[in-house]
Amino acid sequence: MTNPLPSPAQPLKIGTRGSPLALWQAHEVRRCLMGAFDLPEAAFEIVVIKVTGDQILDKPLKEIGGKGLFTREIEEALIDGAIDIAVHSMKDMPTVQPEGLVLDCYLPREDVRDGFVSPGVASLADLPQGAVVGSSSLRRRAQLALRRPDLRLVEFRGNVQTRMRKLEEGVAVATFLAMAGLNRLGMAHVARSAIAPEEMLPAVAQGAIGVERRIADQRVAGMLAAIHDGPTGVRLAAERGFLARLDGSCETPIAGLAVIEGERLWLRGEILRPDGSESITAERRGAISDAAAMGRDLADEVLGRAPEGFFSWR
Ligand SMILES: NCc1[nH]cc(CCC(=O)O)c1CC(=O)O
Repeated sequence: MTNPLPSPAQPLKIGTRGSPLALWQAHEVRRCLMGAFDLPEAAFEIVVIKVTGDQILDKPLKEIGGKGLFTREIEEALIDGAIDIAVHSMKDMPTVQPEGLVLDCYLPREDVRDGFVSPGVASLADLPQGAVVGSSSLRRRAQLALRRPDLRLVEFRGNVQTRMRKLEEGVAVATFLAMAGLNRLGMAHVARSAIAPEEMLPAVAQGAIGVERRIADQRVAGMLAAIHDGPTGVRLAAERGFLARLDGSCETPIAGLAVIEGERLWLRGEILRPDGSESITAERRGAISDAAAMGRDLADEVLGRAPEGFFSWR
């Protein structure tokens, strides 16, 4: 007996965090599945799950600590069967999933760049000497400290509205947000400019939405195969191969970006000391079919070039 498609009587449960961006992403996955299988909206139920990372807003994430701060509760719900799929920002996802789960379905990737957000300053290059900028991202902080040691960095967390309010209050003159999230929420206008990857290499998997499932759930596997974007899969295989070999997560100062050039893949990677005193960059081009190995090889290269003690997090 083949499993039936979901229906209003037996909807497919889509698990997500409750932030505006996470909800948008869950609705986008629903739209894709509705389109692929000609199903009504009621064939899907969006289940909001509270996660630890969203409840502690007053501390930098690296102090709360632990991988999967934004995902643990969602993955537990998936394992327990309380939900059938889980929607994530791939940038926030560890490279290894819990036993029994797999994360191999990606929607077409959005803009990968970081946005420069400031009420008064047009671009990163226009920041005056000694300006105060807000960011809690270890990667962005290290990249900024490396290029602009004159800047003063302050911790900055919260959703777009919270950050905009802090900027208006003068807590900082500028902050940084992924263009992907701003575009999805219809808030691209808050970014004064998008920062070229040459200036600030984005986080691994930035701009990509992933859908996680139970390995054993063949019905869901078939459904997700219909909405998976192959090129995004290739790019993330390279970037996440790089991250995996470095034993990194979204809380380590690591950047990586792969782009497809015809039949070839171009991968760039960067690792930094958290204080921005040093950075190691490397790149390579290779066959699309070698994406994951290319990522691992690039990681081995930067690891080989890193002096003793570079990896404070390892
Ligand atoms: N770590 C938080 C996070 N995870 C994904 C995004 C943005 C959307 C994306 O990159 O897909 C953000 C916020 C940000 O960096 O501005």
